[in-house]
Amino acid sequence: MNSNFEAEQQRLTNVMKIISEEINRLEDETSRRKNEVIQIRKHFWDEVKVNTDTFDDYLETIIGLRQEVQALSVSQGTHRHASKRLSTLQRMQDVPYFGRIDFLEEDTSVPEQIYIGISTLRDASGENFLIYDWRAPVSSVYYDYQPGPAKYTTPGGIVQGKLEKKWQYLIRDGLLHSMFDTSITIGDEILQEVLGKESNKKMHNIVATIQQDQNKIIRYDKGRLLIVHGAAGSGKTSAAMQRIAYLLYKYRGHLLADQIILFSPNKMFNSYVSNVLPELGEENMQQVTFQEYLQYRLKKESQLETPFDQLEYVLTQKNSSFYSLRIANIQFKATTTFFKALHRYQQSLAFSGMQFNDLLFRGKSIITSSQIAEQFYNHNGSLRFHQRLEKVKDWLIMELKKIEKKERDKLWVEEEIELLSNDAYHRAHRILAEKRGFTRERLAEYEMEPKALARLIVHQKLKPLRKQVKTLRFIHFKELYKQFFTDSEKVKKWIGEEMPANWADISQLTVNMLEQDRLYYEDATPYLLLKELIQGFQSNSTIKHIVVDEAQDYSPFQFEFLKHLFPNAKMTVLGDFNQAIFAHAREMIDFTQLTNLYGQDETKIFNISRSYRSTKPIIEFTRSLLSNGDQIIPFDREGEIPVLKQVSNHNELHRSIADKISDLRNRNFNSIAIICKSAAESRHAYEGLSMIEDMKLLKSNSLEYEGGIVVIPTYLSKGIEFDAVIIYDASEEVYGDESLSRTFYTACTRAMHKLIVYSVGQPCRLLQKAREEKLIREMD
Ligand SMILES: Nc1ncnc2c1ncn2[C@@H]1O[C@H](COP(=O)(O)OP(=O)(O)OP(=O)(O)O)[C@@H](O)[C@H]1O
Repeated sequence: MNSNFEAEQQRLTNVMKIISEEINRLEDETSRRKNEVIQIRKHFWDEVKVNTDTFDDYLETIIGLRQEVQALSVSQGTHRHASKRLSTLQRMQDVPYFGRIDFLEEDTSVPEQIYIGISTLRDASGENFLIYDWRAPVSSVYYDYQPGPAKYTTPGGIVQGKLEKKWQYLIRDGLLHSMFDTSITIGDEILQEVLGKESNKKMHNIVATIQQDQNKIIRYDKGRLLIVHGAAGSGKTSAAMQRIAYLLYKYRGHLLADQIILFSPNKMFNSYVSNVLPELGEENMQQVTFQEYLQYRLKKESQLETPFDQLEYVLTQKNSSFYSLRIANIQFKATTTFFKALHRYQQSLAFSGMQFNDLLFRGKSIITSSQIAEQFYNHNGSLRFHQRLEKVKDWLIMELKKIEKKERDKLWVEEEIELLSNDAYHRAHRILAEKRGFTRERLAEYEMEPKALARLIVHQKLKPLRKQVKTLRFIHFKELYKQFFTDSEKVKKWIGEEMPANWADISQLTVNMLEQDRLYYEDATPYLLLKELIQGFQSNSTIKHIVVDEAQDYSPFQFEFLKHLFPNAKMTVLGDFNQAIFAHAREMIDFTQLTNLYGQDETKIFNISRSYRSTKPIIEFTRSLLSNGDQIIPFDREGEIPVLKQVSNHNELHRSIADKISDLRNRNFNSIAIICKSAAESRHAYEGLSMIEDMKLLKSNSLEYEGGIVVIPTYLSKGIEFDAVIIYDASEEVYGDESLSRTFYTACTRAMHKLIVYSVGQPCRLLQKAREEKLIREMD
């Protein structure tokens, strides 16, 4: 063992000791603070004397209350802070730091040794840093430079200097296993080790091995929009998660975790990435799928198709008679042309075309839609659109009051009173008594007047109508959306030159769906947009950052919508058009169009091409599936060449897969996915493979991937990874269509260590190049 290593082990031992001492201190402090909080809560009211006899007593009571609340909040805050630091230190007990740089600052003569870990640690004096947080300005030198001239940016300016040495440490359970002087060693041993491991049920942080191009993404902090286009497995999601941790560190006190939203591709992905931030001592951001958001906003509206149902249709109904029309529908409704057209349409409604619902009471129309329209157009001409709506709302409330008065003397009220149940009668009695000022003890003394009861009954009956008016549900949104598609003349003006050739058919398709009270997924965001434009956009200005992962799955329309929805947020967008499996993105190859969202000056695009997830042979195979695959650079990790097995029928397929699975199990592959083109194929595969024990079928509502063997459709496997992947059937019959190449690529790129491709009959043409170039080994 060389002296360097011993000295490092000694330093590590010292640091571990300091961490342990700090942990002990914090354990005491947290338990003390916890007791303090409990005590304050318990004795809260003992300390405050409530007296409101005179103004001075009242004031004293308020001051007393405020002091107690303050004491409670200070103790709670200190407890929270101490517990957070405690859990970070407990994590640091395992790996206190992972790297070191020796940095010689310009105009100094002694290089400073900077050790880098997940969080800062100082010595007992509090003046010397034993460990720097990986997000500190100086730590960027570790990720950005090889020995030689280097610099880093601080809030005070740029610090120039020289990176003299760079070390990587492999520390486990507080013990130094190895250390590498990265200016001498070739390659990246620690990254090799990390990537060579088995997959995890949950994603882990990558701070010890962040690569230079990823570091740029993590720390980039200018403009409104950051776009990252990167190959499958290039670390886009990882970079996004560390970026969130970085922003929370840099803007501590100004940016909170719940002011950040991550839009995820599916629910399972939420749980997959949920560990990264806590591992780094940060709280998780909010997470949602776009579908969940739409569902939440449109829950009371029509039956909403899910993105997975839409995809399932696209993948399995190719022979349906109106397939190409549906694709045209999906593609048009994804465009910013349609987005702008809906804006123009909404503006035109200020002059004509607003649609309202009749207000119905006891089965009869009491205010008709045309009366409402008359109010909207005839009496408020000089007001702006939303002010007019407010006026109409006020007018309707007044009308309802008049109607309420008239209704009180009608026969139905008398009948209603006679038919009141005992319970309802007592409830009414209590409400009226309390209104008249009778205390709870004296309720019985109140003698109910029949007129008051009649008033109460009518008032309550009209409650739903008042609510309908207040929430603007007297506007007929569905009819308004429909009208866009039925006004064949005006629509030419709204859409302009980019009118789709088959507009009449697209319109008919939309109207048919609306008449069945259903909304296609491609209509959901446009419908919501129109609704928002009419009733006033319910934007969320508290959100400061949104991160959109698998961004190729979002339409330009949806991005425009997100921009409006979060007017104060910056956006980080990550995606890969080679994995664009939704029909709206079939012809797209990059995110150039997104630049228009905030303009060139506010937008930065990074491309990353090195891929880390899979072994080199797997990446060499998967990139051969793409026309632009040469741009993808594999990380140099050895492994077995992918295998192609052709079988003649499904019985043979199932037997062969079952044998393969038992072989993989014996070889300790923990996570194995049998990936199918669609949910329909997944169900079929799951039934056919029922002889395999402990195998699960994952569906669009599955919340978590728990490891083990799963059957899964490609679109649900997005963003996640498996030790071994089996492609269920890569035959020409299943993947023959050119448009499925991205689906097939996405499926194959989920494999980390092993990829086996089955084909029932002739393998698809997508495999041709790989077969010719022997990037896949054919099994007999
Ligand atoms: N710098 C790194 N150090 C260690 N592991 C890394 C690094 N970068 C990426 N990885 C690993 O590579 C795998 C793929 O990363 P990630 O899922 O972030 O890629 P992605 O670009 O989002 O992939 P996809 O587009 O296919 O979903 C993960 O296991 C991740 O931990």
